[in-house]
Amino acid sequence: MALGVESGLSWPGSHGGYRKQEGQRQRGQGKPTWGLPRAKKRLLWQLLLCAFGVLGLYLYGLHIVRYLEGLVPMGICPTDTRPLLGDNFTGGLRHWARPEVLTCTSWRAPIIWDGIFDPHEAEQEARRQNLTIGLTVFAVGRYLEKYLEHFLESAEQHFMVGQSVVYYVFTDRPEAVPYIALGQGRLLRVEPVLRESRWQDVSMARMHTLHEALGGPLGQEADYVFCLDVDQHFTGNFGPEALSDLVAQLHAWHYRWPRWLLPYERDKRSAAALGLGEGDFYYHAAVFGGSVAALRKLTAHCALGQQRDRERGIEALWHDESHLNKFFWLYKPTKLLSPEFCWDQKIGWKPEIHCPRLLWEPKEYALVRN
Ligand SMILES: CC(=O)N[C@H]1[C@@H](OP(=O)(O)OP(=O)(O)OC[C@H]2O[C@@H](n3ccc(=O)[nH]c3=O)[C@H](O)[C@@H]2O)O[C@H](CO)[C@H](O)[C@@H]1O
Ligand SMILES: [Mn+2]
Repeated sequence: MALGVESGLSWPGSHGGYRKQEGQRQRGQGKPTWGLPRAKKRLLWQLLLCAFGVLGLYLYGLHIVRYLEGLVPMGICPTDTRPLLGDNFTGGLRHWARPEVLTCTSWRAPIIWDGIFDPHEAEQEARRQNLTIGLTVFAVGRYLEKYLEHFLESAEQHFMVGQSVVYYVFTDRPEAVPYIALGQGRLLRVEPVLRESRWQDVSMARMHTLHEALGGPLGQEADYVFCLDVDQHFTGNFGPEALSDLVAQLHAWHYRWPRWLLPYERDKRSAAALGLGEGDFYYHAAVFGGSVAALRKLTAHCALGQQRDRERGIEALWHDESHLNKFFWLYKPTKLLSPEFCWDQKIGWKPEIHCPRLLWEPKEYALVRN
């Protein structure tokens, strides 16, 4: 800061700026009868425009801002668009099929949008590899009654249909898990957990619990695992096109925001801290996935970061999500899911959201959180 002030004072151009202002003032003084009304008129116009702006924002609220946000470009793919790390589920991707959005990252990982992949090719490839795909979900406290049944029923309709799937439901009340009729080749396992007293701790404790589980029978049974929030439900096909070594979800509210505005943890004391020039995208902790080995690393990193913060008496802004974002900055995901894979209807209609696969449930924190 001190350097900025100093350099600002000694900046040679600044003197020129002052001289110009003085000159303008002198010109104004020379013609008092013309200058004053013109300045008043300008002020009147500015006030009117401001009033219209405020009225517009008041009447149409965030919609205007969100509409304008759609005009912010997402960036362009590097010239060499061959996806990184030989993505073996989607085969060749048709990056050009969605010219209005970003379909790959600067490190050449694909961003999966509707229309750039062939779902049948991905399904066949997953079946050929005889994969078992895990889906972990936590339903602790009132989240169980409120969300779990709809989440699981919709997963039966849309999540990895035709594949071997194991649901792992982590809960403090195993006896209250609803009965769901499961399709062929699909299993549900209930994993008991202790209930943390603060909802923030329930959310963050997932990292440690998942780390342990991935090192145990779950990690032996599943090849790839998706870790999801329970307060959402499937509405479209969420298939093997989403599989990769390390998968991150673009956050529906932030995918067009400039990097410096993203809600990363900025407190340097936190293990999750990212500086102003750091971070690629803002990822949503409600969906992440990957191979068992990659997820062991991710969960270890986040659990350790959370523990360090706790020891220092601090908590990251968005809890586990802040630590997840730090991890994905340090270790780049090999595949990104577009916001179509986890969409919030509250945002309103967006031309680029063709087929939402998961929808957020309305937030009813007063009902489910302590
Ligand atoms: C977009 C966003 O803001 N995301 C963050 C926000 O999500 P959310 O506001 O979506 O958090 P949330 O209430 O869904 O909690 C995360 C998940 O933890 C589980 N759960 C949580 C509490 C509880 O009492 N019982 C229970 O089962 C459940 O699976 C839930 O879906 O806040 C969370 C907690 O800070 C995480 O930081 C999320 O990343
Ligand atoms: Mn959630």
